[in-house]
Amino acid sequence: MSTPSDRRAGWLAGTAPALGREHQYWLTRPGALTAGLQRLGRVRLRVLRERAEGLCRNEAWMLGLAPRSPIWAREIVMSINGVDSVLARSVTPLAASHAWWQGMRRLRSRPLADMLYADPRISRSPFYTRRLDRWQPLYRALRAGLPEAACAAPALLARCSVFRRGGQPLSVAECFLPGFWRLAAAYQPAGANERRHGPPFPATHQA
Ligand SMILES: C=C(O[C@@H]1C=C(C(=O)O)C=C[C@H]1O)C(=O)O
Repeated sequence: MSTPSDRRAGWLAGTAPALGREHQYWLTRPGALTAGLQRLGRVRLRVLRERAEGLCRNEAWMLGLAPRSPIWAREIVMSINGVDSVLARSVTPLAASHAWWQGMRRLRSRPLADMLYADPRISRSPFYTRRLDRWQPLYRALRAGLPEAACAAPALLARCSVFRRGGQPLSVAECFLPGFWRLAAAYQPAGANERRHGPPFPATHQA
């Protein structure tokens, strides 16, 4: 009998309990991830690829469509102080990219966050997480778009969630690269008296 995780191609609802506090924080941090990264340094966004594709089997569950359905895919990498830190792959049904989600076609190097968090008509699913394997489209985007050194790690942790507007889904999957975890671990909040107690836990946990 298939389990929920099987039905989500191995993505786990929430996070694995064995993960440390810092990993759990970033994998489930609510609000705009871009804003969280900006607390760690100067963020730059590079578009790796934007195009119409056929939906991959391992991400079909995110959109509730059959594999090979026509989609619009956007793949970007965000660096912090010049260190490649997060690679993101966002996909929506091709028709939706000409409708409710048409704005993602015009973003170029502006973050997708700019169109997601100020609109009360947009909802967001809970987070799903996993260690990436080579069967994931996000992994293929990594290998195609980044130098080996930027993604060499025993395990690459990723999260995804699905935004909805007018019933049309937009799935956003993000992989935290090894360079990100080094930056996050070294993060020291401003202010001489603030001793670092793990990740930057802002009072409201908001962006
Ligand atoms: C959704 C956000 O936008 C970020 C930017 C993205 C883009 O520009 O394609 C995609 C996912 C996120 O890493 C966010 O910051 O929360």
